[in-house]
Amino acid sequence: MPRDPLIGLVGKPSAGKSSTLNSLTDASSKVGNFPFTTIDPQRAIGYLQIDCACTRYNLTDKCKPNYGSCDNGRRSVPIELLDVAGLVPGAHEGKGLGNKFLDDLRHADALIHVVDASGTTDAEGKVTRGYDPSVDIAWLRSEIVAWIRGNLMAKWGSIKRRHIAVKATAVETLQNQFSGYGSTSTVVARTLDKLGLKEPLEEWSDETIDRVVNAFTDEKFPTVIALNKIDHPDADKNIAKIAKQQDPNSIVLCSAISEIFLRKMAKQGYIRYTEGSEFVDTREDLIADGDPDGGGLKELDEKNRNRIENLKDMVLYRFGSTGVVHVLTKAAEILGLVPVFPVRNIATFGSGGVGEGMGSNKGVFRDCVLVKKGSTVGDVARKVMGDAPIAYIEGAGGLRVAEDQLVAVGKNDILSFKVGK
Ligand SMILES: Nc1nc2c(ncn2[C@@H]2O[C@H](COP(=O)(O)OP(=O)(O)OP(=O)(O)O)[C@@H](O)[C@H]2O)c(=O)[nH]1
Repeated sequence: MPRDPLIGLVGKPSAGKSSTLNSLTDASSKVGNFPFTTIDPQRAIGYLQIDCACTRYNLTDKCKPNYGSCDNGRRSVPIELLDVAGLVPGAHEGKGLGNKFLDDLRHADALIHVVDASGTTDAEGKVTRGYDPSVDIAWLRSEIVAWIRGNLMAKWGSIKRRHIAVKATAVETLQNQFSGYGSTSTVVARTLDKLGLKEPLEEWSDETIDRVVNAFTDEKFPTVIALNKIDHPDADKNIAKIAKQQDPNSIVLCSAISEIFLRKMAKQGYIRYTEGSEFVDTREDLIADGDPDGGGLKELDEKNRNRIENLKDMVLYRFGSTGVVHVLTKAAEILGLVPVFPVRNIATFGSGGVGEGMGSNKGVFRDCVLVKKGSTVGDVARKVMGDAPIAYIEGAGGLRVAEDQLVAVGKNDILSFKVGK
């Protein structure tokens, strides 16, 4: 059965990993339970914001997610996050908690690399000033590559001999070696396709193996670079430098402590704040807007009022948000996650039986699952229904859809599975 996607957070000590994780997981959208059964201490639940299917049918007021929430069509879907701690340079040689870190990483489908863009912590996370954070991006990647390459090279001689003896394809031989990283034959095949190598595997040079490992790392661990601490005055020049070196599409700017602070102030009734947005209202703002009651918000003291004004100028107005919510959106984007809405009743989008009408107060679009791009209707069926025998599958409009059809946003993404032989 296809697994749920898992996103790993990595970063050197003090880069802001815990703060980012906290701000992603401590969402007010955390409603009810979450659907994951294997929760270990390193795993946390984040909330991915997506456009909900309810908006397409003007059913926003009836939308009632079983997990997460839906606020006027902005749906927060729970997604599992993995805290990969203890990474320092030299991890692949076992430095720090190196081997354990790399071992944990295997389960992740994509990574969020939290980088301290302020340059106020060195490679090991100790306080400093003027450190060049672009170095962190390079060494984190090289740790992963060195770890995979090391494991492969340790057995290369016997891998080659077996490859020749059993007349395997390069995909088969490599998949044998890479399955431990949670790889699939598709991932390995894509890696080799991109490289278009001419030589047979037994003739690969060290340089070719290096290219294979690098390309595999890109395929298996697509990475979002979260440039954190953008509220810090030293961050600007570092961001400019990194933006020139990295694919701009992989970078998100963020300030985890700003997000944590805003959510805390909102929870305590001092401000009105929509998570992930640039809008913050204080009591004074609302009074100025003509609400004599100031939205019922509490009065801010001078220190917090200044802090919020600062945060608006340094973060929200300059960058459009604290960026934290966007970090997760970006990870979902590079993974190509597609939200699919399984419903029991394709006519009403409800979860009840056939008799349940449109006006039912049980709500619509109660479930939403995230699947990887390239998934078929059949993949979703197995994920949602397990081994239950499926008689046929209906899509929006009540038409039958075949199991081999691909799912995409707006296409085959509302499905009803009919059980039976
Ligand atoms: N200025 C600023 N400081 C931040 C931000 N995010 C985190 N910090 C600070 O950076 C320090 C480290 O943050 P953590 O979240 O504990 O970092 P970590 O990467 O989890 O560190 P380890 O637990 O050691 O792995 C703390 O003092 C945070 O307050 C931010 O957005 N801006």
